Amino acid sequence: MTADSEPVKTGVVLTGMPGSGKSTVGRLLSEQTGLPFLDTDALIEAGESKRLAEIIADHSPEGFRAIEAAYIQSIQSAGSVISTGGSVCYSSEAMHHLAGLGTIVWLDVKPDILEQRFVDAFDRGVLIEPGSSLADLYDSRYPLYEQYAQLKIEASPLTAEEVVSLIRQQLAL
Ligand SMILES: Nc1ncnc2c1ncn2[C@@H]1O[C@H](COP(=O)(O)OP(=O)(O)O)[C@@H](O)[C@H]1O
Ligand SMILES: O=C(O)C1=C[C@@H](OP(=O)(O)O)[C@@H](O)[C@H](O)C1
Ligand SMILES: [Mg+2]
Repeated sequence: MTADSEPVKTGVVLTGMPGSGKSTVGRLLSEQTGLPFLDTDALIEAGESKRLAEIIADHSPEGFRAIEAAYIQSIQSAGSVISTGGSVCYSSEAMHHLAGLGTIVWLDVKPDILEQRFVDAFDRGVLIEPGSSLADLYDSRYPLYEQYAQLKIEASPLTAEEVVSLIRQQLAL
């Protein structure tokens, strides 16, 4: 950093649909770069001493969104790899906070691939309306992920290792 330039942002914030690989890619990226790793789902589960599905059942989807946004806004670790939960895109405050902690990288994975990675989205605690498909959820969230992304990775055909390599190449990490 020089006196007349912005500080270099080394943090990476992974966003995208549930099953897009944020936790897997984040862990690998952290191992390869040495940047600390934080998974916001794990942060919430540890803070609430409950599994995500239980928190959602106890508080309703809207309640979970508010809890998630509050935990995310409490994070102060700039310069880390942060894997977010897929529903963080609903909170503009949380997304703006994350943008201050690192480059927001959107792992875009198409619904047909996501479906192959899920046994049951409801079991995983994904905030999806009963009767809706992952494709519906993808369409409704697409503009939100797009709005906040500073880098979009077309991750559908890629292995987790290939996604990590692309991110490292694009961000010079
Ligand atoms: N690029 C990939 N290709 C194939 N499977 C993947 C890839 N990335 C993640 N997975 C698998 O998909 C599932 C969901 O990955 P996960 O990292 O938990 O996603 P997210 O944190 O975005 O919900 C896991 O079983 C993981 O092993
Ligand atoms: O997209 C969602 O509605 C959710 C995704 C989950 O995280 P992953 O994206 O890591 O699966 C978790 O935050 C919560 O169960 C809600
Ligand atoms: Mg995850």
